Amino acid sequence: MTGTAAPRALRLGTRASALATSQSGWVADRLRAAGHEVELVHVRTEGDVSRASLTEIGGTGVFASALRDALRRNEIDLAVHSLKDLPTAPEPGLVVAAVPEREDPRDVVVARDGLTLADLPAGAVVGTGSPRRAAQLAELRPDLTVRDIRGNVDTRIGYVRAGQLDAVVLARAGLARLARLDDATDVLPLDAMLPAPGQGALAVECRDDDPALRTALADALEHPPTRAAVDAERAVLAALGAGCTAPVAALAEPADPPALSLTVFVALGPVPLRHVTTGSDPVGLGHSAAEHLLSRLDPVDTGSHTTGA
Ligand SMILES: NCc1[nH]cc(CCC(=O)O)c1CC(=O)O
Repeated sequence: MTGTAAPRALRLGTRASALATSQSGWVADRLRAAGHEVELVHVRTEGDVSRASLTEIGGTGVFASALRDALRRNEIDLAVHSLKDLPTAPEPGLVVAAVPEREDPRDVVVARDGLTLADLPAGAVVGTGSPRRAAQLAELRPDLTVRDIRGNVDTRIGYVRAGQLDAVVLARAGLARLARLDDATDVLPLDAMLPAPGQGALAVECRDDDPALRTALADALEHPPTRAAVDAERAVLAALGAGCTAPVAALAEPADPPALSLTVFVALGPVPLRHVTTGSDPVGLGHSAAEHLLSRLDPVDTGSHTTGA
């Protein structure tokens, strides 16, 4: 048993939803291709069990917490999260060992009769549980009615198929992972519908006291440009003190290397705000964008932001 490590199957904890299974299966395949043995372990989370609205359950972390508990209890070795559902606060004892290459981060519309967003008639009812999507829809099409909905991708598309809603807005990445891109009737451009911080990206988490596994996961899965982008986007959320259910959108894209261009949308005050900045330190970029927006949001609290333009 000395020299080469005995083959040990990595226990990959996953929620049972179709999206989670697909994401976990993709990561498992990548790890197997890199020579690892992987076993999928199903874990139930409150986010899957409850039908209450995300805002009611408390939002942040409902999908992640059961997987994190299983990691800490050493029932699993790694977990795959949708990065946009992962709270920004560091989790003691755990580490995001790898951020794989992100999918197309845009949102799509799934509408009846193949309609685009622009083609929906005035008064059409569009379902989304996301305050971020609702705020941007209100800007794009103030004549539409937005209805708060919950449920997995299948459930939400089902409301359209059943005629209960005219359309729903979903992440393109989710449809791609479910091989259901054909259901999208419109892909929303980034300047119309900015995605959630981390949208389209995954986080592969493990215990921080397992250096061999951390290295193995990074070697097989890490995509540094995606890590830099999501670090910047999540730094915005963290600095705003906001979570995954906040009306905050952020997307970092490559600019002149090694710089990133960070676009942020916030609907936290009476008027939605947008801000674009460029820089090469991802976290610093996110923090400065958040500071700038906070100074515009709360002109009374001028403490350290008196020069905001
Ligand atoms: N909030 C639910 C959620 N979390 C992750 C995805 C899939 C897309 C992604 O990973 O960003 C979705 C579905 C959606 O927003 O349509």
